Amino acid sequence: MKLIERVLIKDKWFKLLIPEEDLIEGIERVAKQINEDLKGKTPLFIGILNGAFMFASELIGRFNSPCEVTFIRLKSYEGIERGEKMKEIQSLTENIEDRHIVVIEDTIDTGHTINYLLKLLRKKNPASIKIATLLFKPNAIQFNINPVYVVKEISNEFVIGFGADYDEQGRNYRSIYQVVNEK
Ligand SMILES: O=P(O)(O)OC[C@H]1O[C@H](OP(=O)(O)OP(=O)(O)O)[C@H](O)[C@@H]1O
Ligand code: HPA
Repeated sequence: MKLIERVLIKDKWFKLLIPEEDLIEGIERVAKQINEDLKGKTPLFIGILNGAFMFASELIGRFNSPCEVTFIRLKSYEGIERGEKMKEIQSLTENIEDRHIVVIEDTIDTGHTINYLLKLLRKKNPASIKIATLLFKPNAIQFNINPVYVVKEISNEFVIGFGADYDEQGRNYRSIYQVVNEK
């Protein structure tokens, strides 16, 4: 199938950065690690909506033992800018005490979202928390947080695709596209 090379979302062009094939290869690698690490532990996967919906589906669908799945919905970005306030649009209702948790993110950028969730989860005494992210921007993160399961590290450019959006659009593309900064 021919790859889409460029995408126009509202006022911005985005160019192909990571083709779907490379993402799937990375997801298979991470899924293998998670299968080895969490076999027999009945983990609870917690996807962070909206961005993580596609990665969560691809990753959890490759887990080969019993597990549970839930979602929390957090939002702080408007367009390409992070707002000061974290909005918890949909909260967790599960009791996570003594559970093995895998948090699923589409992108760890400044780390504010994952930091907010980690603080919330730690108060509830889980047995363990591991982080799986499709994309990780190591030069943008502002917290001492190390995701153990990373599909791809990228530079600080704003991206869309595979769940990640610009102003709510672009989540549907199965490859990752980076913004083209045109003067
Ligand atoms: O590391 P950070 O700087 O916090 O950025 C990462 C977060 O930003 C995006 O969510 P957003 O707030 O845009 O909500 P969305 O998932 O609904 O797109 C993305 O899905 C991550 O959850
Ligand atoms: O690069 C990004 N793309 C989409 N959403 C985001 N939220 C933080 N960084 C990003």
